[in-house]
Amino acid sequence: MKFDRIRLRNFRPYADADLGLRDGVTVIHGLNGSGKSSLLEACFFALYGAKALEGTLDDVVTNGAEEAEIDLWFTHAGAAYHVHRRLRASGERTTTADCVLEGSDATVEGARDVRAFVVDLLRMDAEAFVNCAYVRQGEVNQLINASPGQRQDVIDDLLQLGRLEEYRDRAGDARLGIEDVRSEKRGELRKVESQIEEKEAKNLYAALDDLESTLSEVDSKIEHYETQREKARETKSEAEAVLEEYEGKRAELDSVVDDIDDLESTIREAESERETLRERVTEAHERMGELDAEVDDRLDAAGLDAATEVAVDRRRDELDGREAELREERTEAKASATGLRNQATNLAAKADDLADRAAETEERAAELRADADAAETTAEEREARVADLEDEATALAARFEDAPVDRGEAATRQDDLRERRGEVRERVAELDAKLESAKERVAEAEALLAAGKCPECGQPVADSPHADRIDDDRERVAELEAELADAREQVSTLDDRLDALGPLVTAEERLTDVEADRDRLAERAAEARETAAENREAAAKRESEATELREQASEAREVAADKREEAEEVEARIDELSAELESIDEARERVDAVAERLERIADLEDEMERHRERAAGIEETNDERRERLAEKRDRRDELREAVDEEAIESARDRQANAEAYLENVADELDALAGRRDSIQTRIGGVRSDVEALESLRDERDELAERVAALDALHEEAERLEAAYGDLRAELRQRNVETLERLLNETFDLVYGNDAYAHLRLNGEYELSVVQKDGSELDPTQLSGGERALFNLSLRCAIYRLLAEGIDGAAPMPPLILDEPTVFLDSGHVSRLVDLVAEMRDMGVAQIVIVSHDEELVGAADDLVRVEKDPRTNRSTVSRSGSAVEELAAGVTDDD
Ligand SMILES: Nc1ncnc2c1ncn2[C@@H]1O[C@H](COP(=O)(O)OP(=O)(O)OP(=O)(O)O)[C@@H](O)[C@H]1O
Repeated sequence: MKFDRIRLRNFRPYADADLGLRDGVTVIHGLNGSGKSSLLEACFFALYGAKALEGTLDDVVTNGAEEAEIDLWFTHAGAAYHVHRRLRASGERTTTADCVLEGSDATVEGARDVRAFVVDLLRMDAEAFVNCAYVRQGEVNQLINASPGQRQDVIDDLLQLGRLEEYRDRAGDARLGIEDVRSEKRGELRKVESQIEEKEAKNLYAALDDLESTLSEVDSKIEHYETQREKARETKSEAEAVLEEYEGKRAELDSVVDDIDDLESTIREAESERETLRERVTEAHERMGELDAEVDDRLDAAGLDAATEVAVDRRRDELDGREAELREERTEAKASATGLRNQATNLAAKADDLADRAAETEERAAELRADADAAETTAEEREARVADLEDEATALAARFEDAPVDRGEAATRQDDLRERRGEVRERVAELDAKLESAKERVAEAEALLAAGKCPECGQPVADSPHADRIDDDRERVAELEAELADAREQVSTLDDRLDALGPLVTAEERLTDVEADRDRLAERAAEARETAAENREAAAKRESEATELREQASEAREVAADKREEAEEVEARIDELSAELESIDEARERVDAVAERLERIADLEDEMERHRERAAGIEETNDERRERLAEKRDRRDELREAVDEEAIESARDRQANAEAYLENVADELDALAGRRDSIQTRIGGVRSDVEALESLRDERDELAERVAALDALHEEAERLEAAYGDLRAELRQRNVETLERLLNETFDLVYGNDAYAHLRLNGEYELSVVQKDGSELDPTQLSGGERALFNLSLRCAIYRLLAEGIDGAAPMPPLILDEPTVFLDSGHVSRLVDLVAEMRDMGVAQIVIVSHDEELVGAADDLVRVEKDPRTNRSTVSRSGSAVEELAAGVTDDD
């Protein structure tokens, strides 16, 4: 197996890395912390997943990244494989998001399946891989410090010796299983054997013989009784046949005797019936005679002229005709009576109505006359009032005869005078005012004059041109006073004339009113007179109407009385008709009585005829019966002679004997059958016991065989178990020997010196170093460098043992060494270089070494450089071409 290519994304310090790995020795170098170990870890992780990690999945994803991807291409046994893993750091935990392994003919998915596939393919789990192929940094002491037991486990495991132990365990398990089954079967066998013993002790075959001979005895007895029973049955049936024959004859005889009795009594009964019939005929004849006489007596009363049906029918038709006539007449009369009664009633009602109307009309006439009287009274009153008004008018008119004015002028005159007085009164007032002012002027002038001043302008009088005006004024006052007195005189004259005119105006007005009243009342008096006359005329007219109505009423009453009388006459006729109808009913009854008797006579004749016929029939039948009777009597005599009482008796005896025998033999046979059944049951029981015994014997044989087989199998399992144990011990011994040899060879190669004689690995996997003087050292007592070399030797020895020990498809993984030179001085480093060369010669295809050592770098076929960018803290991987170039560039680490 070898790695072909590793590609990383966000794995530990790597952001992106892709490295092809070649055959031969590859040295990976770089500064501390640049990511060398991480690269190897990646290869390892790609194969085995989380199992291959020291820490957890969280650690491998680059800090801060969400996803990491690892791809590894490798070849094994000539086939190419590619593993792809993708991790996802989401939330708190990192998980495997994808895990796929693709081979040439298989694709495996899922971390668990991929790991299982790889373990199966490489025949190594992660631990074995570590122990064999991957010498991890700082793990150099692991195998040295391990206890011999642990060491043994590791080595056994690598060499697959563990399988043998497993097989031995399985063989042991099988042995234990066999032991369980065997002890169970042994128990069963013992049980079956004791059952067989029990059954054998019962002596089953002898018992069966006894029972079978008893059974055959019982069978022959049964046979004997059955033969006897058959004979008895025959005897019985023969006797029964004889008895049956006699029984038959006797039964016939009995029935013939019965028949004879029956016939005799039937004949007697028939004869007595015939006698009865004859008597009946006689009786009927007598009855007919009586009825004929009765009919003769009734003929005249019923109005019949002959005692025949025809006469009866004719009389009935006659009566029916008469009845119809009477009924028709009576119906008509009833209708007429009803009509008359109705007319009388209607007329009486009409008379009442007329009388009422006459009374009403009279009443109306009286009212009209009273109205006329009242109207006349009113007229008289009004005429009296007219006369009074006439008198007043005459008196008023008389007052104008000596008056200053004529009637009709008084009012006009009064208005003229009032107008004139008004004018004069105004003149008086005017004059009064003028006079007053004239008097004042005079008085002022006189006062001024008295003060020596001009009354006109106030200037001293001496100089006044106006002194003569005062005289004029005094004149004016006198004139005005005269005019005023005159006017006052006129006013008082006018007052007097007006006073005289007043009553005349009043009388004039009153006269006009009175005359109007008088004319109106006179008119209305005339009207009242007219009304009275009209009322009187109307009253007279009503009275004559009333008289007429009364006459009509009394006429109607008379006619009504006539109609009633007529109705009574008709009703009397109806009574007569009803009486006559009743007499027709009676006549009919009489006819019916005759008809009924005639019918009865006819019935009696029929009856007599029937009786006669029946009697004749009976006579004929009886003659036939008598013939049959004679025949039966002959047969009876014959049968009486044929019955033999003695033979019957003997047959009865035989029958009884046979029956008794049959009864007894049935009981005996029942008992025997019971016995046989019980014997057969017992035989069945014994036989099934015998069968059980046989099958137990078979079972015992089988079980014995099975136990023997289990014994053999057990022995084999024990042998196998031991063989596996021996084989392992043997193999281990051989391995230990070989391993010791290989270890010494390798150790000599890397650390040959004079101090140590050789290394020892004993059967218990105890390791020690034998010194030249023969004393032994524990490897832990070696120096650090020695221990590293010892460990390397041991690893390489194991690796070689594996390569030699397993043919063909040996896993031969790449030998991976992480910092193997840590504890070594330069001399030993060159020894290591030799070891590596040796391993390569041995056929290890791929050796990967992480180292800073120049010497190792120089020995490399391929040089890989790992660098970390201090700014980004991201690692990169690069191939440095040949080791020689690398050396030339002088790029080496110095730890
Ligand atoms: N998950 C991670 N994310 C980022 N960087 C990581 C992570 N895990 C480890 N590292 C870094 O990777 C480096 C460890 O790498 P590694 O052990 O492979 O170095 P080395 O080259 O083998 O060192 P030395 O020569 O000392 O053995 C450290 O610098 C560490 O900080």
